[in-house]
Amino acid sequence: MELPLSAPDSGDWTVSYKLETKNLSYKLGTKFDEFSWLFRNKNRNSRAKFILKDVNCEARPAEITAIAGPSGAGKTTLLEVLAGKISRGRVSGEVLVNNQPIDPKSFQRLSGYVPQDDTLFPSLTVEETLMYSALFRLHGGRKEAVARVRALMKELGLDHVAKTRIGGKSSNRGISGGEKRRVSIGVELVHDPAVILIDEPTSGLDSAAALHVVKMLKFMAVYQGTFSGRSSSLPQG
Ligand SMILES: Nc1ncnc2c1ncn2[C@@H]1O[C@H](COP(=O)(O)OP(=O)(O)OP(=O)(O)O)[C@@H](O)[C@H]1O
Repeated sequence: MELPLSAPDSGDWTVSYKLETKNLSYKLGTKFDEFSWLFRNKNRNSRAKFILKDVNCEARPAEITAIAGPSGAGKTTLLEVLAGKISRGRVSGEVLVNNQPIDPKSFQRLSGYVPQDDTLFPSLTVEETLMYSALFRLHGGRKEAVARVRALMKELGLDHVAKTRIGGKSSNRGISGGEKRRVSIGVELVHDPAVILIDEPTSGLDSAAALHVVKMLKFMAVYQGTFSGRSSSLPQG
């Protein structure tokens, strides 16, 4: 079923989006399960593993919703299901947007998903990285992309590293881990998504940088209506 979209490439601020799951389960099968039809004795015990079992959750507009839990609890998997990154084959239960079954393609157009690990090109500068995303996702040409990237770099506090390369890990060092995290978020914010799903938005950041990112997300949620589904691990021990 199609979502009630009136703006195909960006979130429509006149529509609020409520995201929820009902009895969502994700079961990983084994090779045995895949080929069980070959075996005569079909009652042999399956070793299928539930990564998510009967998850009910709700994320309302203009709010930040956090998914918290210990490492390995399934937070990333839940975000991946919500973002439509996991095929529905092994997923049961419902994922609803405004009480309608989700259509992954439509939902991807109005949302952004920032994975746990930054996947950026080390040889591009911060500005080039955001421009690449802007030219790809916005359809107003170079002028619109330049204006959006300028605004975004200001919003994310990345002006001072605009011309710096992202860089790699060791000898090829570029911007800091916190700056990389903000660039990754920026790449997904370029088209002003109505919903943003972020895995570990503050991982690897010092407390000042983490506060900056959380304040920025809160500002977006409260004043722009974007809500963020974010996962974060609870401290262990
Ligand atoms: N495709 C897969 N194959 C095998 N195991 C998987 C797969 N996907 C997830 N898992 C397992 O499911 C569990 C939940 O993983 P997930 O990454 O969702 O947890 P998490 O709560 O995000 O953990 P962390 O906080 O450490 O990032 C883990 O034990 C993981 O190994």
